[in-house]
Amino acid sequence: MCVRHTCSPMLRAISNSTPLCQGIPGSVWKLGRLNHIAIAVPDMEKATALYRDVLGAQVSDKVPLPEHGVYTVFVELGNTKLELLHPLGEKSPIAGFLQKNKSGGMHHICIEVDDINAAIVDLKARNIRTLSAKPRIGAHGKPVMFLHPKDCDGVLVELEQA
Ligand SMILES: C[C@@H](C(=O)O)C(=O)SCCNC(=O)CCNC(=O)[C@H](O)C(C)(C)COP(=O)(O)OP(=O)(O)OC[C@H]1O[C@@H](n2cnc3c(N)ncnc32)[C@H](O)[C@@H]1OP(=O)(O)O
Ligand SMILES: [Co+2]
Repeated sequence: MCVRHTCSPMLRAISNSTPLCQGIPGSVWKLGRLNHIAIAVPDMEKATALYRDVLGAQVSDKVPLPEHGVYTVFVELGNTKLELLHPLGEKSPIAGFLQKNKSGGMHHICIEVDDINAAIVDLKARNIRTLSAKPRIGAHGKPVMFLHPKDCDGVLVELEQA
């Protein structure tokens, strides 16, 4: 929820019916819901068993995404999802992260946007680095774009077309 919506009871009431952020004045795109939080894991079977068998969550099958260099398992949480990630192939973008974080760790957050192409143009103009030349099709069959963690307070941010 947009922070500005919580500053008065009236705005809070509006935000209950309008969950999307209002956006930046004059800007043509808006930030939406948290789609997922991704966790890089060294052992996918063990991590899946933790969420399914120990914590009782509903989990998806393991899906290989060779174009992203990862295997994914999605954990349903009701209000959002966890995306468990394990490297696939020699050039996986999460290999370096797992080398530094041997037990695994939080890898990225994914926030929906209502117009990913407009968001990219705007963010590039604000010197926020994007990590591919153009959006790629992500785990949900929709265009996604990653923003450099050094330009986002140390957090790797994935934007997904809503
Ligand atoms: C399927 C799709 C979906 O959900 O739809 C997905 O999620 S695919 C999910 C997997 N795909 C991606 O992550 C694609 C975007 N990611 C990338 O392009 C890469 O992973 C980078 C973010 C550029 C990092 O690459 P790499 O680890 O090779 O670079 P590096 O070791 O030189 O890292 C550069 C600096 O960024 C930091 N760094 C690296 N990964 C980070 C992360 N996940 N969160 C926060 N900081 C991170 C490093 O510690 C280092 O900081 P210091 O210099 O201070 O030590
Ligand atoms: Co993701």
